[in-house]
Amino acid sequence: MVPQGSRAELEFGGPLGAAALLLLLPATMFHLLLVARSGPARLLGPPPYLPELEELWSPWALLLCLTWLGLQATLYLLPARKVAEGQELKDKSRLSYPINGFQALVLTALLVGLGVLAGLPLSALPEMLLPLAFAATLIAFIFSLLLYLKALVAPASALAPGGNSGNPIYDFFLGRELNPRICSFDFKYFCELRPGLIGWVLINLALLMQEAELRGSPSLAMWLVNGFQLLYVGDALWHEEAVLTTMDIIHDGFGFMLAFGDLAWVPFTYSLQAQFLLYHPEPLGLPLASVICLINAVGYYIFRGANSQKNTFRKNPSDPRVADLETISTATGRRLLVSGWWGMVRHPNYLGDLIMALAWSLPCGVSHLLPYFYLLYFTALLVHREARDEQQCLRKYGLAWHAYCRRVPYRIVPYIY
Ligand SMILES: NC(=O)C1=CN([C@@H]2O[C@H](COP(=O)(O)OP(=O)(O)OC[C@H]3O[C@@H](n4cnc5c(N)ncnc54)[C@H](OP(=O)(O)O)[C@@H]3O)[C@@H](O)[C@H]2O)C=CC1
Ligand SMILES: CC(C)CCC[C@@H](C)[C@H]1CC=C2C3=C(CC[C@@]21C)[C@@]1(C)CC[C@H](O)C[C@@H]1CC3
Repeated sequence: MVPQGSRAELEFGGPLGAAALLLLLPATMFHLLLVARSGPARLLGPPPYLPELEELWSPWALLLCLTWLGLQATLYLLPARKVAEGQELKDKSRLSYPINGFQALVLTALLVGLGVLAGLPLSALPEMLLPLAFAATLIAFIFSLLLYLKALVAPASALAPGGNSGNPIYDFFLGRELNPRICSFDFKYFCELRPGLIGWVLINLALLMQEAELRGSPSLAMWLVNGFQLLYVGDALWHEEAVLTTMDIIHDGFGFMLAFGDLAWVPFTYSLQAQFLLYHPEPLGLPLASVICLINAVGYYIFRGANSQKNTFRKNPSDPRVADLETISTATGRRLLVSGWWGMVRHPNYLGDLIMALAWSLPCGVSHLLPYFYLLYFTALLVHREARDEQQCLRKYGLAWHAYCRRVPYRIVPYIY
């Protein structure tokens, strides 16, 4: 049980850090959106101009965002090919989750395809990115406030280990309730994978279509960015069940950080490379494009190999694909892999993810730092995430975790970090 106001270790710099991030994250997102469309596209330095409220606020953009959320919520509620059980909760119960994310992606693609055939002006979307991002931020703020209020009446057993410090700003940012739900509709699980991730590839597609209208056809660089990121999103939704074991679902509450991250940050900043390419076309020859494809393929191979190996092992350690791997025992009864991908570094999946992040930026050339923002941000996010996960594993596995760290000394990059 997490008593309200308990002194769990504060993360993200405590209340001051949380307050700063509350302002800094939306400000960074708007900075990126403004800079991407400006001529110099300078990541560092002031934005080209400060937008007036009329440029940010549009009731149509708000309506579009709400319609999008409504559509994704409807697809979430459709019959699923499988219903998975989550990890055991503090009260020993397990929650059920529909596994139909990939189905939602395919149905969305069909609906958008039909819409475009019927004259839906998808290529007008890039012009609306600022008001859409503003509406998504507004929705994230209001939604987080409602989640905070909902947690006030939630039983103590439903609260997350962090996010219940008693400081309202910190708790609003981190999130108080672990799995806020209405009936079987799980808000955190829904937001983590659907509206933001699918919205991200839809924005990419709209940017590709607008480029085709402007220049006659989409550039090779735009095709690569769209293809790589669609593969990433498709993969996440295909392996949707794996998200049930991430720290976001098991450990973190649902507050502003995840609500804003899922609903605004992912679609509007993860599409930065495609935004950049629309306003700053980058010629790309076939030889260089092939090298970039190879880099993405290597990253994906490591990312998928590592994630699948761990997921298979956690589901069934005697599965023939993982039964021969070396492991060490822990006092909890769970074992840790010390050979295969997880014997190379302690987070091989992060390494693969970072290599892919590099491949997503390279099509934009090397004349600007802006398209490399994702790589820089993501490195910081994963280094911080790795440290948080390490703390949790140390708490869970104690001496066995120390033994694993001695056996596999590098965290993410072999011989470097
Ligand atoms: N694009 C993006 O913005 C983001 C992408 N990601 C990606 O999402 C994926 C999931 O990442 P994330 O949730 O951070 O964590 P991981 O998938 O890396 O899971 C960490 C957990 O794995 C288990 N584990 C660690 N070491 C071993 C081992 N040697 N043997 C067996 N189990 C082990 C532990 O849990 P236990 O022992 O309890 O099973 C640990 O807590 C990653 O590929 C990451 O790159 C993540 C964040 C953001
Ligand atoms: C706004 C802040 C800077 C932090 C926001 C963090 C979120 C954007 C990320 C936290 C964990 C995430 C995961 C994914 C997307 C980004 C967020 C939501 C994936 C769904 C991406 C695809 C992978 O295959 C699985 C990831 C799980 C964690």
